[in-house]
Order: sequence, then structure tokens, then C-alpha cells
Amino acid sequence: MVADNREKRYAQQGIGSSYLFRVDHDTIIDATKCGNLARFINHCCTVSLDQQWCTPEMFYPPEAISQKKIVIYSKQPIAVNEEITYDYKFPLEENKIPCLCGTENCRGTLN
Ligand SMILES: C[S@@+](CC[C@H](N)C(=O)[O-])C[C@H]1O[C@@H](n2cnc3c(N)ncnc32)[C@H](O)[C@@H]1O
Repeated sequence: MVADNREKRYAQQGIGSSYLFRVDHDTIIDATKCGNLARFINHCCTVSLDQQWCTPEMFYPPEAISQKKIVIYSKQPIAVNEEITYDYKFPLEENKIPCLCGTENCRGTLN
């Protein structure tokens, strides 16, 4: 799979963070080298944001649609300088990534 190969290549290049966002079974958006500020949102086991997968048909005319989009919205008002987070919902894997969210309900790992 293209995303698996890219993930390995990025790791070899020393890019320790993952900016690969799964949209659905067939689609992963790669924000490693470009994207907006949302790519810097960290994971937290107790979330302040929710994510919803939207089809572009909801926002754009047919001629402007070339790819699926990720929409992240807040469940509550966001204060100035407040860190926003969401639950990455990474699949369970053997190689665990320790979670540093520090919340009471922390699951201990991202995956
Ligand atoms: C989309 S990036 C988030 C932005 C990243 N922290 C940065 O500084 O560019 C996702 C990566 O951030 C790190 N990360 C995000 N949330 C984390 C958490 N709760 N605990 C540990 N690492 C986290 C992991 O390396 C993860 O692969």
C-alpha cells in the first residue's frame, strides 16, 4: 500500500511524527509535507474535538471535487491558547507509540 511505503520511508528519513490521516478504507491523506495547521493537532484520549468524515459533495460543486476532505469540529468553545486535540483512533499495532496526553483516562498508547 502506498501509505505503508511512505510511512516506512518517512521513518527512515527521521520523520518521527505521523501526518497520515485515514479517511476511509481506501483513502489516506498525507499531510507530511503540506497541509494546513490542523496537521499539528495532537492526540488526546480525552478529546476536545471530534472528527467527521465528510464527502466534498457537501461543500463543493461537482467540478471542484477532486478528493475527500477531513472536517474537525469542536464540541465546545475554544479558549485563546487552549490546546485542541482529538482521538486519533489509530489501529491497534504491535509496535506501541506511548501516549503523552496525561489525562486521567489515558489509554497509555496511541495505538
Ligand atoms: C499529526 S502529528 C501531531 C503534531 C506533532 N506533535 C508535531 O509536533 O508536529 C502526530 C504525531 O505527533 C505525536 N503525538 C501526537 N499526540 C501525541 C500524544 N498524545 N502522545 C505522544 N505523541 C503524540 C506522535 O509522534 C504522532 O505521530
